[in-house]
Amino acid sequence: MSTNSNGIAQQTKFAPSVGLPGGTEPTLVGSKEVLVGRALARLRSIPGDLEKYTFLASLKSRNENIFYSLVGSHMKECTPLIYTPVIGLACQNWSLIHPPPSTYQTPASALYLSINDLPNIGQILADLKTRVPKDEMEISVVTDGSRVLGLGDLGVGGMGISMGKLSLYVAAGGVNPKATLPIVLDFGTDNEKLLADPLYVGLRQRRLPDAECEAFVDVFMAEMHKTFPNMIIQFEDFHTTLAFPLLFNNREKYPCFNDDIQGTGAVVLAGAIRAFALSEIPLKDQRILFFGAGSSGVGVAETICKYFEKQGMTEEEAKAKFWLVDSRGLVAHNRGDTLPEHKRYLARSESDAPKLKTLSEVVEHVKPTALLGLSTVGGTFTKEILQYMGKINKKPIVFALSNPVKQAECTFEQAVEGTGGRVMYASGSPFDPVQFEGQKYEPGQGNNMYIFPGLGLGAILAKVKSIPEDLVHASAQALADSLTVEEKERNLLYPDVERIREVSMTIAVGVIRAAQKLNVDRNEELRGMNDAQLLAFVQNQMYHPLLDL
Ligand SMILES: O=C([O-])CC(=O)C(=O)O
Ligand SMILES: [Mg+2]
Repeated sequence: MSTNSNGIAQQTKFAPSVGLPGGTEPTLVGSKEVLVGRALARLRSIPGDLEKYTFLASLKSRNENIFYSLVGSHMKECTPLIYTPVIGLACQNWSLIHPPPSTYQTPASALYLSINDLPNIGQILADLKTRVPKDEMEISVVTDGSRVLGLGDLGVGGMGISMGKLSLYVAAGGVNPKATLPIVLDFGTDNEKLLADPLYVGLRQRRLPDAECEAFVDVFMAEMHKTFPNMIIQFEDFHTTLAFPLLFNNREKYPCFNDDIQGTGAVVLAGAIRAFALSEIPLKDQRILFFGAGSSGVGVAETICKYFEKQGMTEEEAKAKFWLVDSRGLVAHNRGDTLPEHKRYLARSESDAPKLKTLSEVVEHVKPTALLGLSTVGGTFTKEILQYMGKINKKPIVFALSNPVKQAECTFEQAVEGTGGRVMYASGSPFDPVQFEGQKYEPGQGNNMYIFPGLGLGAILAKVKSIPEDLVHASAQALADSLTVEEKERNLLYPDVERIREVSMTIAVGVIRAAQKLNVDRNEELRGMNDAQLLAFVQNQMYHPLLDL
């Protein structure tokens, strides 16, 4: 096989992997470019989003190299189909599309563990280890589906989000697909529709209390670590009251992180670092209002707060820049209810706090420079609120981060119109550019997909023992620093999605260096490398589908 100038292998006729020549395949199957082009043409001919998703899932199982070549070369077009927002639709319809074709061929490509499996987890994992194609699994995304995106409890439908995130680990982070394992922990569901649905593929019983889920995860994590000692575990889409304890119980014992608390925290911090600079308002004068005080809202607020401390503020000075709003109004110590643990750190103590019950009231009271939505309630940044942000700020920062699209607190178009085109905007789900008064505006996508592939890749390559907060901060800083001159000239908050592999590489280097500083790396060979050597090493380790076609 020859290679072209891009190092991409050339081949005029693709040798079918199954069947005998002359019988089972047409004569001109084609070069890899043709194979990818054919899949793209087919994808574009399919009208419905869910059908596009199932087509891509079946392509992934039939030939993962074509799938990842297609996704890698058409990131902007494919990411919304294999990940947010269409993945939300897939999770909602999981019982009908399960098992997606990808679970047929490789026996260990997904793992469902139910509460009834508790006594046998060790044995189940040991069996699985004998069936995995790579000696060692490197990364797993684990969910219980109790809060999938902003869609609520979808039970074992959460498998879609675990698979979607892992597809991005491969496409955007260059992790070997054979070393990835999506896992759903089936703790039951409190979704009435699923409980009543005879076609539901999970346990049709109410969710276990949090304490029992925590005890299950204690056993699960210990057995996972015994079976796959280097495996990185990403906790995903657990509801808030479980997400925080799972992170705190496990983060010092195992290499793990919570994507909604930390991945979202890091991606929003990176966009906010850019937006603060563009706003021309010094950090000490920023006033940041969060609408939504669940795992993502609090995770993001605390991540930015710690960043302010790193920039020289005292803890008290940093905390004073933040206000949180939940469904009962301003989160404050004196508002007359018992605040859950995760809301206390940034709760306010001003005396008129109990009177501030609605978002509009708090916005008028705080006069924020930045308004960030992680509420899962679509449309809550009303025209009036957006106009007010435009009135009090030269360059208002508005991030509508809830997913998928309908859950976004406002659309990009509404934000541009409400602020007369002066907004610095990011959303969790993708929005198209907008034309306003003859000018084109481009939105930022502040989705944790910019962080987790690079964070996970760095953690895998350094073989970390744990993932301290500094590694997450390093990933945010590397992302903020990764914009090209041309992207900065376009006033973008995040790099172009098509460059995500390159960005993940840079993030991985930042994460490896942070791990070395804290002595949590077990791959000490990387310590002697200079930055250029380390970057080359990371690049070399990355899976490249076209080379394997
Ligand atoms: O999955 C996404 O697109 C981002 C995320 O973690 C969430 O919304 O829970
Ligand atoms: Mg999530």
